[in-house]
Amino acid sequence: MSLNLQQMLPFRVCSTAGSTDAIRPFQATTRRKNREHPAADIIPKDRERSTHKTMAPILLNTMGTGNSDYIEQQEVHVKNPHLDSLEEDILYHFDLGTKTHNLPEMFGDIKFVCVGGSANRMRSFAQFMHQELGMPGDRDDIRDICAGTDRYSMYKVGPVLSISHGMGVPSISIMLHELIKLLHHAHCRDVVLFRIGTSGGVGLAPGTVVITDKAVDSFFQPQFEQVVLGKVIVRSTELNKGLAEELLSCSTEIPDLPTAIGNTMCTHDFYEGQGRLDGALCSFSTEEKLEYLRKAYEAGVRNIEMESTVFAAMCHVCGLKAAVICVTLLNRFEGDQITTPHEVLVEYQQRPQLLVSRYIKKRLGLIQ
Ligand SMILES: O=P(O)(O)O[C@H]1O[C@H](CO)[C@@H](O)[C@H]1O
Ligand SMILES: O=c1cc[nH]c(=O)[nH]1
Repeated sequence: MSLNLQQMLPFRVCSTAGSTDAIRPFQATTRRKNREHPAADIIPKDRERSTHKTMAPILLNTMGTGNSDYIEQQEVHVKNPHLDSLEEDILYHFDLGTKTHNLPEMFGDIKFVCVGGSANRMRSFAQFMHQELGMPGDRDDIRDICAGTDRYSMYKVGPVLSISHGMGVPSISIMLHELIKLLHHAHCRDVVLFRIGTSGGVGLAPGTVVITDKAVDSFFQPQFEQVVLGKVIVRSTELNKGLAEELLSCSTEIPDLPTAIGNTMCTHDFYEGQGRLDGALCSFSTEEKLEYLRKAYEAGVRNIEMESTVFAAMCHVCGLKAAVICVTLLNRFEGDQITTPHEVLVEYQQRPQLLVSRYIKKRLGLIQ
């Protein structure tokens, strides 16, 4: 018998801003008073490109250095004083706005946001969550909230928002700016974000789910660099360790879900940027590729994808609890081309979804 979430939870599943008590933490957590984040979260870093590897990274933590500095019962912070003076905020790539839409009514009950590259995957995930949460109505009727634009797709299933972000840092970064403003305008509280994606494995069997410990750049540093007004600023890519451990614990309850925690390397390219020998361009040998992957492995890297650092950095600055969960499609020590049959890849892509779904259902008290 399917459960009717509307009857079970102290908030409306479709639109109304929800009670902040709707989410049940796994363990007793210390409730902290809301507090403003320090204003200075970034420090411009002038530097020469050629000195890149030798310069000490400047890491800027708005919320302290430890996992314990993440705050429960927290509103979503934007870090932009100019927003207050806007009469209307148009979320252009979502086709939403503060004057045209009642964002608190539409999104105020959101507690879990899941993002991933492909629009089809994120629709499938929304349909899966519709079934898993026992929502009323037909799962095929879930509509794309961003249908007015073809940049991103967005689906809402009760307290779960599922959004596509395209490929690479610029695409997810634009989406995250608008998503974080959306959550802020909607007065959402206690939101947890997940990136559920695919990746290349480093020394892991294909189909392994990697829960990211640290999101690192191509130099294996846990930082994200952004050029702003001609200067490089560096942000910490710290993720919530407690959340990663909770997810790992959930993974042990799901049969046939090989899972590891490790560092995830985020690159700006799928081919040369990830040391592939099969792009249109390649300037290195097989030995050089393998040497780089070996160094990555020694630095704790277990998978490679293209969005984790900016995702982690933006969530961290804005006080959002976040996790990255990507399945590996191949073992990069064994090759570059993705030769796995389509049906197997589809099943692999569902693995991070299964894990996050289990976490969400536990948090909602739908399962033990
Ligand atoms: O599977 P998703 O989440 O789209 O992400 C991964 O797949 C894309 C490359 O194929 C990159 O965007 C990479 O990060
Ligand atoms: O090798 C891979 C596979 C998926 N996504 C990536 O970014 N790299």
